[in-house]
Amino acid sequence: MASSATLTTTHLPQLRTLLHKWNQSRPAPTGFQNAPLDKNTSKEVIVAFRTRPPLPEEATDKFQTHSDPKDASATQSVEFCAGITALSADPGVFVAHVPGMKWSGPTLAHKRYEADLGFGPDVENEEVYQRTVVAQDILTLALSGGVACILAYGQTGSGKTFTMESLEHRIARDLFDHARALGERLLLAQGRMVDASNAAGVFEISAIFLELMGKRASDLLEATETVDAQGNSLRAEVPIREDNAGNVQPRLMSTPVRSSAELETLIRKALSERRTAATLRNTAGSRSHAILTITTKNTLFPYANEGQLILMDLAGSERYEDSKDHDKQRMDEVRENNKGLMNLKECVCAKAKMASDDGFVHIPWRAHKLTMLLKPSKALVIAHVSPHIQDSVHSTNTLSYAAPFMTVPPKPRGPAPYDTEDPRTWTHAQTTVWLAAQFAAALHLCPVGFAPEPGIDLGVELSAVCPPGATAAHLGRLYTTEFVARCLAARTEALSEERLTDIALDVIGTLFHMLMVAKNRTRRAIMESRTRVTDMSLHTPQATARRAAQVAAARAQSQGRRFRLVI
Ligand SMILES: Nc1ncnc2c1ncn2[C@@H]1O[C@H](COP(=O)(O)OP(=O)(O)OP(=O)(O)O)[C@@H](O)[C@H]1O
Repeated sequence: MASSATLTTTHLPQLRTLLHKWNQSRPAPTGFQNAPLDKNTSKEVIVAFRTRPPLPEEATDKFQTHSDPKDASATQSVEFCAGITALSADPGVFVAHVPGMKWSGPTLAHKRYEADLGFGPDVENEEVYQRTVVAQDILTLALSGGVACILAYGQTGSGKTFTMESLEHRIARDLFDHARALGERLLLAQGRMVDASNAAGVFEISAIFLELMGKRASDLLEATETVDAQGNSLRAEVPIREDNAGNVQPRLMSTPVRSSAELETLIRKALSERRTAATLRNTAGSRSHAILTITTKNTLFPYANEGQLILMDLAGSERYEDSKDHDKQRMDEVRENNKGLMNLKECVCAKAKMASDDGFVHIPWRAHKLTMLLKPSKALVIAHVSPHIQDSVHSTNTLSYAAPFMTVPPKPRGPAPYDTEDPRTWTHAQTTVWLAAQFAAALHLCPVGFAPEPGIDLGVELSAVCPPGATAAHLGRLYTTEFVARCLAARTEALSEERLTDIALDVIGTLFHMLMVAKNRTRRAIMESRTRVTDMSLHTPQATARRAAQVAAARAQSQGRRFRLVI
């Protein structure tokens, strides 16, 4: 039976006419070239669409038709026909042109999808890097103890590796400059001498590069020449487990990298290993997920969390139906990959829902090894689609997979009533009073919980630590290092840097603890109210009738009579 791609190819002239009509009737594309760089760093999940230009001879090579069905060598070349129109860059709007068939002939539906960003076929890799990694300040986030993840998703051959490799090289180019600049600022804030060598040494950076094939992870930095009967490389399997503290780490030593050149060498080595492995498996495309994890540790604040930047080039998404011609092993792989991708979708959607609802939503990170590897604080999903009309059905799958990740802005709510135990309810003034009491108590200027005399020197300018408009909720979103650096920059003569660092650590630690307790309290209240609703629904007349019917059915069955249970 002819595939939908072949059917599309045979109706190209009619489809081209329908596409031409749509192109003439639609409004001109807006904002594609010069949309401003928006530093909207507050969103937790950013979604981008990208399509690539058609490659020379690609349409013929991929969708070749036979002019004479009996003669396989009698082929006809196929000219490119667009299946995707990139309408706008920011927000990203893509339209997929999906062919169909009616009794009257071929039809063309135009399905519109929206994301935060859109990258059309003419957009260069540098622009993708600037609008994603730079605009979202992802390097600073990873150097400040945060976790950021960039994921490339899409059909085989749609350009995922092209995008991810370019981002990896650019991150290798810029990460150490960023680390040096941030190191300098932190050293200055601590009143230390700054020179090129000590600023560069503030951050310890290391990397691992894993390949996840089905359920099996291996280290891409370990060279291999052979594969086993299943097509897996003969590298040692890297176990991925969760420790008692709930941290998921692959059991693998990270390779320390001290410069851009070293990180670049590591990336090139891993990428060439991945290509070799793909060739050994007899595939040009990637059937595995490639995961680069860069870890940063701040040596000035050894107690602070390590930062992570995770770059995932996901295996080509293949529809299970399209894999029916493959052998069993390949079909198992497709099934396993799809399971991982579905779980990833559930996790990212749950995360997006939690960010917009500010409520508690269970995120099923543990359900698959792919998702165990990332519990990011910020995720950037780049969905890739093929430019060809023959791939439109697949493109709509990709775009509709990624579009629900978009977070909606949090629902506007009235201010929550003031609660001394819940810092999320504090105004700017209440936060400042609490901060003053904390610093005063640490300096033994007044008993714990009491406000100090106005105008007293607390060793720090509180108006700079908590500027007008800022609240405890804002401070709670800072990383420990950021809060300490902010206090050090606002230091007065009354305190030394060391003493202020210790006090600042105590203060932010207390605030984090109070926030965590308050959130847990809310979460428990939500769970209890859900249980109450379920309990109450068990006692409705309908529920009682349903249970009576179930009992009657069970009795009837045990008496050997047939009985239909209507629920
Ligand atoms: N934006 C682009 N501009 C020019 N060429 C591109 C672009 N994106 C991808 N390509 C080219 O398209 C081809 C397929 O791209 P790539 O290998 O990145 O796809 P992929 O989605 O990673 O495929 P697979 O899942 O099979 O690995 C490559 O030859 C690549 O150089």
